[in-house]
Amino acid sequence: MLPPVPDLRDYGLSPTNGFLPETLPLARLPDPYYNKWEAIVSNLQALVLSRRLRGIIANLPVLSTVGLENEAEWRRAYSLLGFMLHAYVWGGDAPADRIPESISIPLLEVSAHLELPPVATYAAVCLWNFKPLFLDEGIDNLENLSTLNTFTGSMDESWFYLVSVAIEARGAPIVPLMLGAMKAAQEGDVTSVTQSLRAFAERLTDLTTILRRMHESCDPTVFYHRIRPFLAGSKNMAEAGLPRGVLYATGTGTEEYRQYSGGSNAQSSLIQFFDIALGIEHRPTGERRVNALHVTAGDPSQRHNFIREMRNYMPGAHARFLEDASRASNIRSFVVERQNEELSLAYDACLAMLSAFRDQHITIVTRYIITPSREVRARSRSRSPEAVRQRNNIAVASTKGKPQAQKGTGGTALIPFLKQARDETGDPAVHSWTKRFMKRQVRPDGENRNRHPNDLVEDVEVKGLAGSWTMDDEFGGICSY
Ligand code: HEM
Repeated sequence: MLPPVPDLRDYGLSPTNGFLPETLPLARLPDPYYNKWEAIVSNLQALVLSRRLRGIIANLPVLSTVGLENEAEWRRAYSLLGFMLHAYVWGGDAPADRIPESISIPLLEVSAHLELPPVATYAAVCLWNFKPLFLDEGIDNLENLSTLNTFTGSMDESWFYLVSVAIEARGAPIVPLMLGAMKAAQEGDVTSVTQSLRAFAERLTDLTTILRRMHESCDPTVFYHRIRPFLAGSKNMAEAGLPRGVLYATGTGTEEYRQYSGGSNAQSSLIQFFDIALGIEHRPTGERRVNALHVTAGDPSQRHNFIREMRNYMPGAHARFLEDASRASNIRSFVVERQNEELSLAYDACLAMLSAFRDQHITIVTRYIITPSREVRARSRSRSPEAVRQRNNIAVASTKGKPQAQKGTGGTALIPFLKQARDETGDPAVHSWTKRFMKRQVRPDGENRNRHPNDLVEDVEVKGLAGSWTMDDEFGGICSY
């Protein structure tokens, strides 16, 4: 017998807002004791531009977390410290690898409380970093949203976060809906499961529509060169100037360098919940279902499961909810067992809609990361080798023929990784036609024929958001598609 379907309330999750907090994020910490943190973050851009940020943080007293009185305050503190941390590390000519006690000590305490790593995760920059313009209007409406904190003060950065907030808000009702469907499946209620799946599929199309709006106010060049560098973590960042990661000073003298991924939407619990509800499995990067044993044998680097690892970057309660929901997941087996046409159609429609969401996401990643990376590479090639060597900047960090050890995801190419996730979305389809349709390869005959042979072995590293990838999207990487 499957374990019971989890109850949202046991994980502090909201039936209306999903993984967004039930009560709106605090716009500031109420205790004036924390005014210095608030003042720094509300002036982050000016402090970075005037190069005063590092000095100010170095001289900031270590504030105690004792004054944080409730979860909303802990979350606000986490978000503030996350912004300060990343601005401190990346807001200079070269990255800083030693975090002063004024940030380290409270951040380590706050992160431990929230069961999150001490970095600016998706929770810090999206889930807990928004406000509605009007309280009587929905937070699933992009026109009614504004951010609390940004690194750059740009509309582009706000929009980048707010698209995610709107997706989380619009997608939130799917969580109780599908928990209800899991219960209905336990009771053998085909009609109810079918209705829930239909509603799920319809709402997924809304999410793709919101995602598609990214370009309206977030310019790819601004994103690539100005926003993304601040979100970077400390893992696999040797090329960008952090060979050992970062050291969180605590005054004990026993601190060691640590490496963490940066903030990424891959840390969204909502999208992982969709996969769980539909019984979609994401195999380790590069591993295909048909020849899984063959691919993984003898090469542990390929067994790295990036999507799974991102759960370590979700608030503890959210990650636990996903684990428990996985154990209770029963929709796919119910659909297969019942062999009911309407039910199967509704289930396959959900897979198709989620696959379309991932397709749209791939288009965005190509536009916001792959294309600007190529432009940077083309420019670097035309510069003198010395000029290229001296650039120690995450926006341009790329390697050619660097050791594999620098690649956090086992040398996986970014687009094949995302395509694998999309293809896995179609794998559980019940109807063979749906399966075939979602597996279709849009690769015109003869494409790639004119490639220079060197292109096949070129190994350019591109920093995604949380991950470190190779850029060659046609040939590189370990997964074929
Ligand atoms: C400019 C917009 C965006 C860019 C450039 C972008 C980029 C990326 C990159 C590079 C990855 C690979 C992992 C990493 O390195 O972090 C990724 C993964 C992912 N992103 Fe995005 N992303 C964007 C917007 C979004 C939005 C709005 C969502 C939805 C809330 C989203 C959901 C995901 C998910 C779920 C993954 C994991 C792979 C998967 O499950 O298919 N992304 N994204």
